[in-house]
Amino acid sequence: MLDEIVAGVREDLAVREAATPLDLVKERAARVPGAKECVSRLRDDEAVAVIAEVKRSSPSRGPLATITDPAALAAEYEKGGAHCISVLTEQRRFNGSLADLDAVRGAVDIPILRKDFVVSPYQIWEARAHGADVVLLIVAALEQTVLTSFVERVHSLGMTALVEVHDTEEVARAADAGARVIGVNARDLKTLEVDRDTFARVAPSIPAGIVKIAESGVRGPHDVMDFARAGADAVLVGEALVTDDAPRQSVADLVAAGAHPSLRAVRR
Ligand SMILES: O=P(O)(O)OC[C@@H](O)[C@@H](O)c1c[nH]c2ccccc12
Repeated sequence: MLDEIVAGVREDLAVREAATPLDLVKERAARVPGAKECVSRLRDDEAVAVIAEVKRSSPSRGPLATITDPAALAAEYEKGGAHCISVLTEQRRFNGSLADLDAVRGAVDIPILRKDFVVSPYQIWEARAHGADVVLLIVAALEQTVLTSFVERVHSLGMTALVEVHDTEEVARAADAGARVIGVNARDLKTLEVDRDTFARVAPSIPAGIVKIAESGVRGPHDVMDFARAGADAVLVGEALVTDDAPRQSVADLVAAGAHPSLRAVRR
C-alpha cells in the first residue's frame, strides 16, 4: 500500500515540478512569514497537546466527510483549543491538496503540519512556501541517508520534522536521523490495520528529550488519557473529528482530557 501511494505521489510531484521550478518555490518560501517553533508547544508538563487533522478521505475508509470549507473546520479546531492543525495534502488517496493547506494557513495562527508522503526536497520547500511549520517524514518510505538529509533540510528551513515510526527499529533510525519529534502511528501503513497498543510498545524506546506523539485511532477523551499514561506528549486525531458534527466541542473535550490533573504525575 505504501509503495502504491508513493508511486502516485511521485507522478503528481513530477507534474508540479514541471509547472513550477524549484527556484520559484524557494522564492515563495523566502517571502512567507517564518515557521513557528513547535517542539516547546508540543511538550508541556501540564497537558497533552492535541493535533487536529483536516482529512477528507483515507485509503482504509474511503470518503470520511464532505469538508466544504477546510478553513472553517480548522478555525473550529483552533477555537476548541487545538495546539496544531494537520492538513493532508496527498491527492489520490486522501483527496487533499496544497489548496487545503493554503486555506487553513489563512484561517489559523497555530502551527500547521503538512501531512503527505515526502519523497523529495521539493515537497519540503513547497511546505514552507505554503506556510507549513511542521513536515511529516515517514521512516518506512525513506532510506536512511535520505531521511537524515530531509530532517536536516526541514530544520534548516526553521520548520520541525515529525518523524513517523511503527516499531522500535524505526525509532532508532528516526533518532539517528536527528528527529526532535517522533510520531508512533498505530496504523500500519502496509496493512492499514490500527493497533492501539503500538504506542505503549514502541514509545519506551524513544530517547528522552524527544517529543512523543501518538498518531491514529484516537476515538475520544478516554484514548487521549490512555496514550498520556503511556507517555504521549501529544495526540494526532483525524477521523474522529472530521466525522463529528461538533468538532470544536470534541477538540475541547480531548484537550480537557489531556489536561486532566490525574495525568500530571505521569507527565512530570
Ligand atoms: O484518522 P485517525 O485514525 O485519527 O488518524 C489520523 C492520522 O494519524 C493519520 O491520518 C495518519 C498518520 N500518519 C499518516 C501518514 C500519512 C497519511 C495519514 C496518516
